[in-house]
Amino acid sequence: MRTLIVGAGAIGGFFGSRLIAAGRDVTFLARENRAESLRRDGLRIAGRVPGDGPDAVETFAGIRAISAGEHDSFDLVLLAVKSYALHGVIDDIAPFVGPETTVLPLLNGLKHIDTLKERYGAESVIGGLCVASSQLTGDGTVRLLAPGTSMTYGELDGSMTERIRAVDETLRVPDRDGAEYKARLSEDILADMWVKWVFLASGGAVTTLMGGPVGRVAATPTGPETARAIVEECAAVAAASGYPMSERVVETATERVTEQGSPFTTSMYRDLEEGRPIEVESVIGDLVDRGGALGVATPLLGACYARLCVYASSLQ
Ligand SMILES: NC(=O)C1=CN([C@@H]2O[C@H](COP(=O)(O)OP(=O)(O)OC[C@H]3O[C@@H](n4cnc5c(N)ncnc54)[C@H](OP(=O)(O)O)[C@@H]3O)[C@@H](O)[C@H]2O)C=CC1
Ligand SMILES: CC(C)(CO)C(=O)C(=O)O
Repeated sequence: MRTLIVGAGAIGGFFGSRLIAAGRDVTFLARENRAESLRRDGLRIAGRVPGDGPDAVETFAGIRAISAGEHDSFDLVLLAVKSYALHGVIDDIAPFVGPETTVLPLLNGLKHIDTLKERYGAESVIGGLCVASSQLTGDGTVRLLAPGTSMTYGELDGSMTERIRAVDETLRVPDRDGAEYKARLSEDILADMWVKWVFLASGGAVTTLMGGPVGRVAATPTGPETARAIVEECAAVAAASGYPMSERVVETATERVTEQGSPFTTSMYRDLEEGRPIEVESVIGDLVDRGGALGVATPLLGACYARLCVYASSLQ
């Protein structure tokens, strides 16, 4: 299956490297500078195997990297850009999306699904999500910050089509060293994406609103109760949208955002800390909007949204 990975950053670079290691046919769509450095210096991944020293870097040479304006055909287009970059990339990928091409986005949130369906037709788009804690560093290396990576995908209507099985075969890579990402074919990917969104938005809101990793928030007198209330707001919006969270999901999310001593942060927190643009609209704003439309009160998410909008406007 010819696969185009759009965005060779923390997620595209990491999952792309695993597909290349498994011998899959992978090309990256990247902007000119990144494409050139991938072709010249290869794709570098650090920190994948727990226990390897911080300087252990795996380099993949012979990377195929193209830029917008080129022409080629692909069976699978794996989207791994930030949500705020989607509008810039959506037309760039048009030459690569034919009638038989499957588009699999790995972005956080859900807003992009409608955007992609509108542009490429509902039949081209499948659902997906990934779990990883990774970062693209200044020298172009993709660094995994914590173990435990996975990718989940499925048809939006849950059906087990021939193409989703082919996608699964491509993305299910052999685990040779016990540190490979876990691939899962979902029969209810929208529900899975909602679970991930509730989890991610809770972690994102707790850490960015209160300004520290979970453990530092949990050590304050009011941190844990605020974190619990944030999870409840996220879960209430999901439930009103037709995706009620199970007790177990709410408990797990709550434990994760109230754990004493935890270094847990999210990609949005790391972006904010380093002064980069953030996915405020797709991760927090969209939940606030949906809550507003459905009559669900989201005062803490609203406060977080305001705080993040102020940050975002300071970058302009
Ligand atoms: N990082 C993480 O730990 C996790 C991230 N996610 C989600 O995955 C998605 C991707 O995030 P992440 O990989 O972290 O983001 P990064 O910023 O690390 O990578 C995105 C890449 O997309 C590239 N890009 C942007 N615009 C274009 C364009 N027009 N053409 C080609 N390439 C482009 C950027 O290139 P350039 O360098 O040129 O700007 C960048 O290298 C997000 O929705 C995020 O929330 C999900 C789970 C964990
Ligand atoms: C869920 C989590 C925290 C790890 O995959 C994430 O998606 C992110 O940091 O963006």
